[in-house]
Amino acid sequence: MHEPADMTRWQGRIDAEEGAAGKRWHQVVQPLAPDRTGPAGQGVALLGFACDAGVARNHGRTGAKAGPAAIRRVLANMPVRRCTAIADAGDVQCDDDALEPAQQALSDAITALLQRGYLPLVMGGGHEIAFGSFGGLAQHVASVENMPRIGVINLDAHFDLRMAERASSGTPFRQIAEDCARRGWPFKYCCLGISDFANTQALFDRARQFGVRWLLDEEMHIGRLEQVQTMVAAFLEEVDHVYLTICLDVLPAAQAPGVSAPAARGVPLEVVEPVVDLVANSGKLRLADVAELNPGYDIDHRTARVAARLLTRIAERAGH
Ligand SMILES: N=CN[C@@H](CCC(=O)O)C(=O)O
Ligand SMILES: [Mn+2]
Ligand SMILES: [Mn+2]
Repeated sequence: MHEPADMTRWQGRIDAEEGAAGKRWHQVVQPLAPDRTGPAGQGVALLGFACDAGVARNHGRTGAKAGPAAIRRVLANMPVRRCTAIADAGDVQCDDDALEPAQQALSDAITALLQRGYLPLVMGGGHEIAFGSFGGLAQHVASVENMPRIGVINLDAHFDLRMAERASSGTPFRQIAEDCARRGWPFKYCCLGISDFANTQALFDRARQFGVRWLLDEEMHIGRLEQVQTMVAAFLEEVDHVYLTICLDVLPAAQAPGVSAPAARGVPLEVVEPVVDLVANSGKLRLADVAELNPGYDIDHRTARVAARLLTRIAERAGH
């Protein structure tokens, strides 16, 4: 289920004439076995969640299983700057419909990375990744604190609070809410970029019932950036640990065509990036992931490029 890093995938351009200042990620990335007993480390640990089961169960367009490999291909050529400690912890693979054991394996791998001091950057996979990601952070934090204040910040066109009987890419934050209730923890969920036209009334009602803080896509244009930042900063004040999750369908379809459900409007990168920077600079970011990349629908690798750009931004601000 958990496959070690395949370092032969890290191929890219070599600018030997530039010396150390010409280095790219493929020249510095190191393989990492994510077991709890390994030595403490620092920097970012990349981890893939190769999974189609969540999107398939949610009646979407499958193909997200190929997401981690597509993102690594773009990351390989990223210039090395502020973040120099980059590890690849391999991929958790979901076989066919075996979603629940794959999510548990993802949680365990993330917990191990957190225990050893890494900032895990996880690459989906559909948004069912979020239940596994949160579980990994929860397991880690529960071992050191009784009543942690964990904030979940989701950049997404969708609430993903569905009540479906089986877990899917549409249910993770409802599952996280239930997990928090079981643990006696507050559920602090901030959802940024919600489309009024891609969520039913039932989902808005549930969001209200769970005390979710949200902004609509139409409230997140560049002219309102200051108000958006004020809202996110207020949410950050209320929590000690942050899990940031980015559903790539929050972006306009032109910037992120390679997803299951492309956005008719979306939140442009010029707003998404300052929000991500605010979170990454907060000192509270413990874990981040990107979800829903479907390389089969990606034009010119646009969506993979956005995913890699966002992960690199996070690594440069929080991963050292
Ligand atoms: N993770 C995606 N969730 C969306 C998908 C919407 C769609 O496929 O149209 C949801 O369930 O609402
Ligand atoms: Mn979405
Ligand atoms: Mn989502």
